[in-house]
Amino acid sequence: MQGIVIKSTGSWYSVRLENEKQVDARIQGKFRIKGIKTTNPVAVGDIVTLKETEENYVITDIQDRKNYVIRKSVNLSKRSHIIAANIDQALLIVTLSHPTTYTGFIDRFLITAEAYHIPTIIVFNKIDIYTEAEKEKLTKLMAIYTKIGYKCVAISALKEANIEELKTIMKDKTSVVSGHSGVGKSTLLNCIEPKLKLKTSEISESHSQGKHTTTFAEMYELNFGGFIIDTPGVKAFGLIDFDKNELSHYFLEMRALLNECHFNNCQHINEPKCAIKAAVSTGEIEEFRYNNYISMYTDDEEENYRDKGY
Ligand SMILES: Nc1nc2c(ncn2[C@@H]2O[C@H](COP(=O)(O)OP(=O)(O)OP(=O)(O)O)[C@@H](O)[C@H]2O)c(=O)[nH]1
Ligand SMILES: [Zn+2]
Repeated sequence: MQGIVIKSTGSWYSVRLENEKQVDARIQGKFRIKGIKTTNPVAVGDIVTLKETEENYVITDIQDRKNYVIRKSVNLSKRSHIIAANIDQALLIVTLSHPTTYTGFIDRFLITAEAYHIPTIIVFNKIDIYTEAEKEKLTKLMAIYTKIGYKCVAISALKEANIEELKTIMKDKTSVVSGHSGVGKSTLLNCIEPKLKLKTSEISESHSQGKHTTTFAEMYELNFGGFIIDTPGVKAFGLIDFDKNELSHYFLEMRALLNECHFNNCQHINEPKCAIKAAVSTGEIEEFRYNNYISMYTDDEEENYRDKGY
């Protein structure tokens, strides 16, 4: 029989069977993924084969993953933790106030998701409290990211504004929800699926670093179809085998121009006849996107992408 892993505690897994029944299972044998050392062989979102034994259910096989996101362990073991697998899309929740999400963070997230082949939808939350200036900024940012190719939605989770639009995007898909602490992820998920009753917290409450490190992702079924994966404490994904020279491929508006650079290994920094720099000077590519590119290019410590708190 087959099922989908909706929760893992490390030794036990909750699996939703095809008949929608939920069972606890353990694993038998060893599962390895080529190329990476992981601390967890089975992750939320994995499609698994199970067999029923006298006492319990046992996972005997894992289907090849369509994609997965990892978090690199900070200790010396260099092992990675698979946060979730088989994701259709990421919802990046951002706010232009209380707290401010900077484009440095947004772009790092988008580039990471591109590298994992996960489409991202940018969800601007808390529009109910934006000032006129912030509303202008919202319009500008939405236009820029839409032009690049990202779907953008402006909502208020608290006032339940534009939630239907978001539900349409989420319907029948498996979405992973990410964003800074305090942007309203729990509020949004509760508003979309009230039976979840996730704990929300005042943004003034400080979140000590490492507090969430042992929290595992969890998958919830949506009443209107689809799943969401909540990743408590994970602000962004870690990257594996990230080749700096390929960074500009993940900036979608740069990717389109790469063939026009004079040197085919152009890094778009100080090479002559660079199509990217030319596009920045004409305004075709936004300067802040280019600056974020340079900042990611020069910042080769992967940990910095993740925990700097952009
Ligand atoms: N004004 C306004 N406040 C909101 C909105 N959405 C969430 N909030 C508030 O923002 C604060 C943080 O919300 P949470 O839902 O706990 O944020 P979170 O992203 O889950 O935070 P972590 O659990 O720390 O990752 C709470 O006080 C919410 O009431 C919104 O649309 N408008
Ligand atoms: Zn170039």
